[in-house]
Amino acid sequence: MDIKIKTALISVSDKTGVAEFAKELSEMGVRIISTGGTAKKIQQAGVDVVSIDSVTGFPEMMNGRVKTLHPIIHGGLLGLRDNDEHTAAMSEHGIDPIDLVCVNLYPFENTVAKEDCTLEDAIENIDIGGPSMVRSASKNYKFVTVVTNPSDYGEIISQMKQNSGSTTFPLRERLAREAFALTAGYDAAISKYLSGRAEERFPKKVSIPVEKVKDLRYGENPHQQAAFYRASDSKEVCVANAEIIEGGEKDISFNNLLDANAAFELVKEFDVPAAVVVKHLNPCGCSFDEDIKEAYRKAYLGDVVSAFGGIIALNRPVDRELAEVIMESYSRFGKENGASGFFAEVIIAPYYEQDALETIRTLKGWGKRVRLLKTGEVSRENINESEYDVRCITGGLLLQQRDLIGWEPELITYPTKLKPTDAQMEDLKMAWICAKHVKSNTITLVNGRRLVGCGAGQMNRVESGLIAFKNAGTLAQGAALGSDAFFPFPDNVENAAQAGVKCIVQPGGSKKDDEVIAKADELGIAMIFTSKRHFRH
Ligand SMILES: NC(=O)c1ncn([C@@H]2O[C@H](COP(=O)(O)O)[C@@H](O)[C@H]2O)c1NC=O
Repeated sequence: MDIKIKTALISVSDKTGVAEFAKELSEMGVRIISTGGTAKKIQQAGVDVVSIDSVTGFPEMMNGRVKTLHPIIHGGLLGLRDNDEHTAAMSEHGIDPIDLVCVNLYPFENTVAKEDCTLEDAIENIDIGGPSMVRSASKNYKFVTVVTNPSDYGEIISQMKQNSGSTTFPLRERLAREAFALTAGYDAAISKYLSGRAEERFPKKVSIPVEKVKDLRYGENPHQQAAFYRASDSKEVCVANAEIIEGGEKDISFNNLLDANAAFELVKEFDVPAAVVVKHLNPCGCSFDEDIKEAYRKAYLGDVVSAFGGIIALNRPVDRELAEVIMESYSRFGKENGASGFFAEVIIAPYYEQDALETIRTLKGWGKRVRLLKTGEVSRENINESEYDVRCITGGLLLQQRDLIGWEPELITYPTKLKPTDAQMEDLKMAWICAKHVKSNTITLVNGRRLVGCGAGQMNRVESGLIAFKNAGTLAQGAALGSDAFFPFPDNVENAAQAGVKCIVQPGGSKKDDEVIAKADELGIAMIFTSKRHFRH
């Protein structure tokens, strides 16, 4: 059913485009009621406005806490136009129908995101009258149009123009659906803020406010539908907040985003220039160096076979020279090292110089297919420590704190007779950081600031070790080994020594630590304990 808009109530915090919207409505003969600041803005554009207090007969009061909360307003929104009892009540109490409500809410999320936000600021920015009107109008969308987003103004005006000043049922239904999602998200943000203040990490009911970024072509597999959402309050430099500056011929996929996240979270751990190549959530290459091009080259050479179709993450900007090295790795020196050509799914970096973009785009074959994500400068600021790490089980969710612990020198102990050299410590640190980002059971091997072997996701640690040694080949000689959890038996130490490993980092804490340490001493291996483990299930 089409409903002609005769009266509109406009009350917005974000006043973008509101004067123009009101003007268009007014030119179509719509009577406009409005609250303090909004009325002023609309009047300044030369549009006639009826003030809210002249409609309710009450002044706006208590610093705006009470202005639209009145039966004259809510009756006008909620009254069913096709119900005799409702229309009789409306005429008995002098309630005029309100056909359109345009509201956006006090900026609660932006307010609490500010560092100097006090509890008082937060509380004052909890909008009550706005969501009440939005909910009243949305409940009655059979008759009432609710507008909560300035991006909808244009569509509403053009529909009214084409439709003798009326809106259609499907449009009103869509707007009401979005309006209820808005108020639900708004309350979720308030609840999250208050739980955070009370340091109540796991409240009885949890709503996580997220916003849709885009629909995805499909999920993990083509028969699964999927979409990408971002946490509304996240300011972190991360994949979810990255700009997709090049979508590739096929849009970025569900698996691309997962892999890009895995790659970027690892590269973020390094302050020095670093590069990571990820396949199926695990790094197949990782390296750091004073020069980002060298870091990239060594990361790529970590496993040229797996790098095909991989995700490349860099913690420094991509200039033309780096773009050329990336291109070359997958053509010339890739082939020299056994790769069969190149295709990278995604490159993710702080930003790209213009000529780097041209270099990438002009490359025949994959240049057009790669998706480029721009994150902005990598920094540890804005890391959201209270954000949940969410995992799904059928019918439920598991929430935990994020694993934000990295290399903690003050907790490290040195139980073996041999102690690592400074150069070995550098590789041990990298082996440990890489192990944190690999699916358990994990064994990583690092040699000369480069990940040379990685055993991921095996059901026993010995098998992970054997895979890592095989990956590394002769580069296992002199390598540093990282294990995400303790060695239950000395067998991994024996295998490591046989492969030529010279130093090991692991959490320690096994019942058989004594035997493991004795084996390392016997085989001339320097081993350190971190005291923390990094399972990644
Ligand atoms: N208290 C009320 O009755 C009330 N009615 C509308 N508001 C909000 O006041 C804001 C607009 O205020 P103004 O027009 O004065 O700039 C909007 O965000 C709207 O959601 C209210 N404010 C908060 O609850």
